[in-house]
Amino acid sequence: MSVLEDIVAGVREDLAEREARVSLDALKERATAVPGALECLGRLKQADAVSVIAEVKRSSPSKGSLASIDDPAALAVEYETGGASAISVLTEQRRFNGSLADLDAVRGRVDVPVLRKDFIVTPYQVWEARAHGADLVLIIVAALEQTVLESLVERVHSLGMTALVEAHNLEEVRRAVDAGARVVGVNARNLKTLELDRGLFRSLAEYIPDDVIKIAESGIRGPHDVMEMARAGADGVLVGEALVTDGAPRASVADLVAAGSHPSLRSVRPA
Ligand SMILES: O=P(O)(O)OC[C@@H](O)[C@@H](O)c1c[nH]c2ccccc12
Repeated sequence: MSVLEDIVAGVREDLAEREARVSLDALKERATAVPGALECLGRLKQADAVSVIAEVKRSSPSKGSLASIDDPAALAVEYETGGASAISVLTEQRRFNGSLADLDAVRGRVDVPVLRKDFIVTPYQVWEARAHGADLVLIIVAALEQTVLESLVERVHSLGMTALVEAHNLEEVRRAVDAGARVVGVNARNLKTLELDRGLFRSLAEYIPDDVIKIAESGIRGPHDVMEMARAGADGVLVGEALVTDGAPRASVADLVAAGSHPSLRSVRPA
């Protein structure tokens, strides 16, 4: 079994437990606040800057515990103050030590769009994201068959949210685009083996259509990497570990934002 299959099996078990506890109708009743999909896209693609999606990440399968985050909302506020365009919150429990409670806490304290980061395999989870105030939902191509992928992306969009559709190779990029993705993330980490390939975004970016927003995910260590992704065509970057482990999240986000709007990048980013 690949790491991804193992994670998804656990997610399905936890999901069955939540489905038994909270009905779909109850979720639908909770889904009140209307997310702003258009505003969300505008924040992720800016003319003169790389958008930074900063992640609340406690643990990872590759590194184990990364940081003890007592107050995820306070961390998210630091990110927002530092200039993050959106906040990503891991809600997967077993490997990433996340929760919907973390999502609620963050949603309650920031104004920028919030991404639910999990292994989404059923529409119920999309409704959960909506009920818990997410604007963006991660959808991982490698975890889904094409028909399911298409229906989940469609569901995210029809509920007024935006799908960040994650790919790790050319075939998955094509599947993401075919499924109607408006935002594609290239994950440098292979979720089946946990190997990291820092050059992956550069090799796949040209296959993502111009009108699709491009996000470079995973393994971004600092300003230098942000500039490199920008030169390779990234509209945004998604950063977790580097921000939760360095002790100065606000300043670190600000440094990434500054790097992404560096004047030397003007020529590579057509308006
Ligand atoms: O901590 P990093 O290397 O900065 O990576 C963040 C993010 O890209 C990573 O958490 C991630 C990307 N895709 C995922 C899918 C599931 C869980 C986690 C992820």
